[in-house]
Amino acid sequence: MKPHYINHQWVESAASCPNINPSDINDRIDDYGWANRDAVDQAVAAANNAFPAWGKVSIQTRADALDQIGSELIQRRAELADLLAREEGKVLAEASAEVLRAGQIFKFFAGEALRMGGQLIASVRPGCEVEVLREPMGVIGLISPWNFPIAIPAWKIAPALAYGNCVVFKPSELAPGCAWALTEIISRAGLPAGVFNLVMGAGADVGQALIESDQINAISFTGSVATGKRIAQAAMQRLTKVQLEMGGKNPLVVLDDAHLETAVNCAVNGAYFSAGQRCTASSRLIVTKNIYKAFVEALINRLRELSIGDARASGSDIGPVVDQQQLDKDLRYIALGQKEGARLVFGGDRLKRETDGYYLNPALFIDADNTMRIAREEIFGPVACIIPADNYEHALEIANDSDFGLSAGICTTTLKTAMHFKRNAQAGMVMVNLPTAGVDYHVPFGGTKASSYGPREQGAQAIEFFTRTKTAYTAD
Ligand SMILES: NC(=O)C1=CN([C@@H]2O[C@H](COP(=O)(O)OP(=O)(O)OC[C@H]3O[C@@H](n4cnc5c(N)ncnc54)[C@H](OP(=O)(O)O)[C@@H]3O)[C@@H](O)[C@H]2O)C=CC1
Ligand SMILES: O=C(O)CCC(=O)C(=O)O
Repeated sequence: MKPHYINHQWVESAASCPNINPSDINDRIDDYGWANRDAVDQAVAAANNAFPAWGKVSIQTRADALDQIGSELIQRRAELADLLAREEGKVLAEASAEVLRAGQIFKFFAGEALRMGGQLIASVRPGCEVEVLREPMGVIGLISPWNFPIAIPAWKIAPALAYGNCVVFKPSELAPGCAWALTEIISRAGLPAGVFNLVMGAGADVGQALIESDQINAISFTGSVATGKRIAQAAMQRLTKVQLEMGGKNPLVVLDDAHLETAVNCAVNGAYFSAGQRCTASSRLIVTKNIYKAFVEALINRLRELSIGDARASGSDIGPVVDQQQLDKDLRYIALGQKEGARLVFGGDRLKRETDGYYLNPALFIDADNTMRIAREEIFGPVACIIPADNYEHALEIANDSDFGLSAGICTTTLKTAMHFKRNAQAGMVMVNLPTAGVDYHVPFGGTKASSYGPREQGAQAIEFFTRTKTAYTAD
């Protein structure tokens, strides 16, 4: 059994949970510790004890540790990508890109640790000066989902440590393998005992204990809106700082003047790669009249060419969905879309492969309406719908008519329209002639409306969540 990591010790728990390969449910990767609330309390206490010293340690020490972690991730990219593909179902090329991204994130925040600064501001009072200083928050609870099992932990852990915080990390129960491997690397990076702790187990138990702890100063969460709201409520009770990254129902607008091949590439990548299990996935394809027929035909032709299979097999473009629950949810929405009157023109059926896995043929609906539930609710699977639009203005109106606002894309060859879309799309991230999913690691990530809450993640702006300011006044 793979143990928890608390106060620089590997700690076994009485219970454990199997980690199953979604490409082959007879392949049990390993058993991972399944903690109770006591383990969470121990981890939080260890982090609190470690904080006074870690918060004041030399920035060079923090930068060196993060750089070392980043280097090892990159050096072990192939091995870790194989584990990622095996436990989560992402195909090897995507898994490898994700591990690289995790390594690059640690290296980026190694640099940011050295650049941490404040401001010196003239006072309105003569003979007085004002400094705005940055201080770490203290102990941070990090709760991550399964769909980016190494990159999301990386973009929460790296800035937390860079800015002098201690961490208690709870990964998703569906993908503890990458979290454990990352922890093993962190455990050898020279951090003092208690600075970083891993506690695995159920969200309802371990996650709930973290959000109910009075000793946690901030919580960073990525996952569903329902859990995000629950975390926000618990955080408000204790006045704990909170950062939530939640769902999306991201539009890709395809205009009459779009380059057809670019538009089809953006749609296939954005809607179906990673089996659609990305919060940035383009689940709504909003297409104007004159390109509609050609786009539908070209997209169906591309879908026919895709190979759906074992995530670790060479040649697979798309792997399985993550588990039975997600598969059932996808199938329910596919049935619902048909009932609602959208036309299913491709896929949507379970696929049989040599191994017993959660394989689903990518589903494409056409002639959908933005009021349908398949166009409004996050499905989180390889399911997309095409919504017809009269013209650009109509397409923009449909794109913005959503409870979510994470990422929005447009395919057009007109600069003026692209500029207008960038300014008027109600989303935290806007893509022109690019898929809505797949972002850079060194710039802010996050959205508007129900997609995000609190300060942005990633990039230099991550400092806003992981530090607080102190204003110091000094007279001559
Ligand atoms: N926006 C995004 O990036 C993501 C969105 N989702 C959406 O969420 C749906 C379900 O995925 P799922 O992973 O179950 O998402 P959840 O929101 O349930 O889980 C995300 C994380 O929160 C934990 N958690 C669950 N309940 C609690 C709680 N009461 N207190 C504290 N932490 C908790 C989970 O633990 P555990 O895994 O042990 O339950 C996991 O670590 C998907 O179908 C998709 O729609 C999912 C992943 C990412
Ligand atoms: O699209 C990406 O690169 C990131 C997506 C993501 O963070 C998510 O799905 O949780």
